[in-house]
Amino acid sequence: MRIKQPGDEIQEGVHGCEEKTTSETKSWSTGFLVNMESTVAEIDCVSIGVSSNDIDLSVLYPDSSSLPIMASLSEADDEESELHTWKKLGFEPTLPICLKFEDVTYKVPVKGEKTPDANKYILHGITGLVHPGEVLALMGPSGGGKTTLLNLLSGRIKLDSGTITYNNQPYSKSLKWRIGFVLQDDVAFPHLTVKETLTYAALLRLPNTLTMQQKKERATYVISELGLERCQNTVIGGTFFRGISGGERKRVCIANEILLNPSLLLLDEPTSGLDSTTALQIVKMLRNIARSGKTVVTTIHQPSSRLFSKFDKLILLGKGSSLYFGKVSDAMLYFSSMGCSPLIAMNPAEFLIDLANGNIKDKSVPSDLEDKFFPRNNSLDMKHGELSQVDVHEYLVEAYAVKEAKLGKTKLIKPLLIDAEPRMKARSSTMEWGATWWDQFSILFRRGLKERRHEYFSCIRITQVFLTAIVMGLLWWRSDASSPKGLQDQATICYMCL
Ligand SMILES: Nc1ncnc2c1ncn2[C@@H]1O[C@H](COP(=O)(O)OP(=O)(O)OP(=O)(O)O)[C@@H](O)[C@H]1O
Repeated sequence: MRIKQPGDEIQEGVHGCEEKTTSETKSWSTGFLVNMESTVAEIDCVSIGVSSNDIDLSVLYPDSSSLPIMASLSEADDEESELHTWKKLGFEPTLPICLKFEDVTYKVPVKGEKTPDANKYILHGITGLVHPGEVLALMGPSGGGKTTLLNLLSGRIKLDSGTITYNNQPYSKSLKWRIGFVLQDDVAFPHLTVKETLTYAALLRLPNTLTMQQKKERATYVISELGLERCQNTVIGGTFFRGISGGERKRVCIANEILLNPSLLLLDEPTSGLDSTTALQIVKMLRNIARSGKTVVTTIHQPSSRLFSKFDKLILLGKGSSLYFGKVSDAMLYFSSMGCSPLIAMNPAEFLIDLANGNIKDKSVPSDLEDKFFPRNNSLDMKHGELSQVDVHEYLVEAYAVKEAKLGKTKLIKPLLIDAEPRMKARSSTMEWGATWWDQFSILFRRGLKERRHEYFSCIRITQVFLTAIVMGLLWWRSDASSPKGLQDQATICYMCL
């Protein structure tokens, strides 16, 4: 681990990235609370052999007001019983992951075009940084590249240029189980109850170092932490029959990942299709998860203003380009400083998405944008009418690039100074993940039976089987096995039965 380098200058994002934690943190307790100090100390001991007292935590979080995790941790430290639960359930301490990405570019070949240069750029030089304890929102219009960026951050797809680092290390296999990914449309078995879903997931995915009982306890624990107790015995539900609500379903998907106690949680539109109150609950829950020492990155579509303010950092994407990265609370300031402000009362998120779409209706336009595209003698209305979305987009991309360049971009951003590689390697080599072959077989068999019990044991199905058996029995009644033809006949019935 690098501790403090003389002259190390730590800067947070383009616009600074810290925010003080609220008391809300308290609700997210026990198992997920990470003892950051001890974690750091452990890392330290592994790599350089000094005691935790030697570590200057201000190096990790230069601004002491930005120690959300620490604040909640000191509270947690007092609660011995909670720590006991944490140990009992086998929650290993989370390794804090500082995610940094710089100039991330991703392109795909255009179908039908033979020339090697015929590529469609999906992301152009996206830069960002998110620390443990923070929630980063990726916002922008549909097709802006949010899911693609999330996929790149999770290591699911390879980037074309740029860098993505996790505690200053590139992606490696040992990181795989530290990253939880909640898909937009996660698949769940419709006939299983919430409890069954999470228990089977725990039995299958948790390491064999935990006992069966510990795995079950962890599933129960996650159910209670995510407020799913009320619906734990309700089936998930599917297209043709009702089960749990949409918000509960999203929470089950999140719980599925949380079971593994990931350090980095990535979520693709966890609030889509939910009403604003339920969406707010989900985001508050994500915030609490983050405050427990995890790094959370989520895409978001049309957040309400209350929900929008719950995020710590924001990346605004428009057509694959970054239009803003920094603190959520600074986003409006940034745009108003360049002359872009709403002319009517507007939800800030709506305003930002409009801008990312190049829509300047009911917004003031920067004077240099007007000057750039229109001669001075044109009327303002005329200008607004003629200013194309492409012009606005190009202007905003350029303005952001200039701003970034002025601030020295993220060359000046120094993520958490943790050389976590030795610890990551040590952990991944000592941990045996997943169940044994036989366990997997028996768990999947039981899960399959439970999921399909309605099909297998339905009246129609049972009647159908009985009728078929009777018909076949009558057809082959007293068939003669003494002749080759009779034997052939009997072979046919064996085949039919199979
Ligand atoms: N493999 C691919 N091949 C071709 N085009 C792709 C590929 N992956 C993504 N795209 C395109 O890249 C753009 C960004 O896609 P992405 O799914 O990242 O957008 P998004 O911001 O998540 O959109 P939404 O909010 O609607 O989910 C889209 O225009 C999409 O069609």
